[in-house]
Amino acid sequence: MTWCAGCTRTSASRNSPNSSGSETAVNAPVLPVRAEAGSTLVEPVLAVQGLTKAFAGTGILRGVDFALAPGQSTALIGANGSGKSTLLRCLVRLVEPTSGGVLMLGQDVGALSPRALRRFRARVGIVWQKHNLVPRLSALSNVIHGAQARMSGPRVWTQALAPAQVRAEAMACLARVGLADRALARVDSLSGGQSQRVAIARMLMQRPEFILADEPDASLDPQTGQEVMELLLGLVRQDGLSLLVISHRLEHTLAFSDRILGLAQGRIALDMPTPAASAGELRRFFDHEAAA
Ligand SMILES: Nc1ncnc2c1ncn2[C@@H]1O[C@H](COP(=O)(O)OP(=O)(O)OP(=O)(O)O)[C@@H](O)[C@H]1O
Repeated sequence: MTWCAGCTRTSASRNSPNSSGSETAVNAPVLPVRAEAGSTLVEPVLAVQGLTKAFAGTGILRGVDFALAPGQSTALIGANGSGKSTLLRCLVRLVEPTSGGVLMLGQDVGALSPRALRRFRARVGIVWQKHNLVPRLSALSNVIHGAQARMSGPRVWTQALAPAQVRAEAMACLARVGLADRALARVDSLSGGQSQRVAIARMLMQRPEFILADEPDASLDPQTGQEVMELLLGLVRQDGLSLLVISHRLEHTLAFSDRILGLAQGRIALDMPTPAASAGELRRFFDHEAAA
């Protein structure tokens, strides 16, 4: 994908599906992409164009187009099975798209070599519903592991073996999520909310420039889920990062985003600034799509 004049338009250089749905190398039309911060068009931090993904011939994503302005929190909503997680994974090629283009942080993600892709992924912090921490290691050791994403070569640091500077940075990340006093606690002794905070601290160790979050509040009780979302958005705001977050909780979608994208039938079917959205409207979107 290449940028066009003014950085408000993109043209796809990767394969795009033709009208019969098969993939051929074509020059896709130059589409305007919306990346608005307030009323100003800016260079998107993420631009997705004509993204498709099929599993065993079944189309899940059927031409997803959107662009995000930097420094914003965007919620991605949709019915169960609508393809939200698949879309998130396609953005960093944890799932390979079938066709279409992704431009993120100035990189044409589809064109990256395996090595360049690894380096690129280090710039993108991902928070999952399941935190995937090493349970028998301390919170500090788990956070230290986050530094490995941005360093080359194999490293199996623990809190005892990591260089002092890395340990200090990990402690600072734990302090930012409010867990400095639990640094030496084994992760399997922590609550679900504390574990998610450790996972966020580990992600901060990557020094991410963009954050993807796939239902970070889903396994937590309502109060803890809210606290985790508050924490995540606070960090994003403090660091001026961009966030794309999936949440099934409508109250979180409304409270913790600047913009809402709704996925339905494999496309973006809803796109509105959060202040213009209401719980009733979002509920109707969910109900309609769940019934479709
Ligand atoms: N690796 C895979 N192989 C085959 N089918 C898959 C694969 N991953 C996802 N799917 C299917 O793709 C569809 C979309 O799944 P996805 O997890 O992206 O949806 P979702 O909107 O995130 O759902 P939920 O809200 O329930 O988490 C589902 O029908 C799912 O079964």
